[in-house]
Amino acid sequence: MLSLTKLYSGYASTPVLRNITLSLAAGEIIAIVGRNGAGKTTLLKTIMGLLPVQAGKIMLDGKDITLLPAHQRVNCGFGYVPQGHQVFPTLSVREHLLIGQHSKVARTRQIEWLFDLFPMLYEKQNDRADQLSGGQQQQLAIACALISNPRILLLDEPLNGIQLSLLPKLVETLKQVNQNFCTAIILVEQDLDLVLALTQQTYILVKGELVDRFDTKSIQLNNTLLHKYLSL
Ligand SMILES: Nc1ncnc2c1ncn2[C@@H]1O[C@H](COP(=O)(O)OP(=O)(O)OP(=O)(O)O)[C@@H](O)[C@H]1O
Repeated sequence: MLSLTKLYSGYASTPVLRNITLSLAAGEIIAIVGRNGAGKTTLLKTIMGLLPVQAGKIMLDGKDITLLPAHQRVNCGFGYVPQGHQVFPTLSVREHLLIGQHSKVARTRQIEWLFDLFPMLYEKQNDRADQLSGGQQQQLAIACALISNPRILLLDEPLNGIQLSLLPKLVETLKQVNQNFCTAIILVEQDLDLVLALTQQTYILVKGELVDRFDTKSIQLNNTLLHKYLSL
């Protein structure tokens, strides 16, 4: 479904990603792991069209989308949850979801569907986002990405700054979305518990290059690997 071929990307003065080749099938869930500064966020931003590709290709369903701007990628089925549970502080929960629902994206979901998936958002639908806890804001950010009914969900460290007790709920919700709608997920995460609970394949990013790929189940027992690439 999605393939990156020999991709180079980065910032004006800082090349970051080098020679990235990766493919993702419909409904597949993969993790990208690596130390701080390895380029994980840069990779998600490049896939989302928020950073220009310097060389290489991004294909979706056989169509070249390398130059497609970010807002059109949403229409193609990408949903993006950036790092740091980014929400609009003064808007209510319901207003967040209404903005997504009234966007020009063709495949928007009903807000009630999201309330079923995240009952907390139903209870707090009239609260302002800045009245929510970090974990609740993160659930709102994920719900906002899901409202466009994405085929590929890009998640940047969703556990960062939230209580670990939320992990089982987050895993259950994401698995439900994956199984019911065949939504593929690319997860960038430093927390190995989430990687192990959710993903099938794990790619290792080192200094902007993908150096290896493993069945996620196999990495738990591989102390050498964890120590070498993840400082664990
Ligand atoms: N806006 C920017 N301008 C220039 N360089 C940047 C910018 N943002 C990030 N970088 C650099 O790009 C490199 C990769 O950063 P990136 O945020 O993609 O890494 P990461 O693996 O996501 O790290 P972390 O786990 O800390 O979030 C780093 O060297 C970083 O300093």
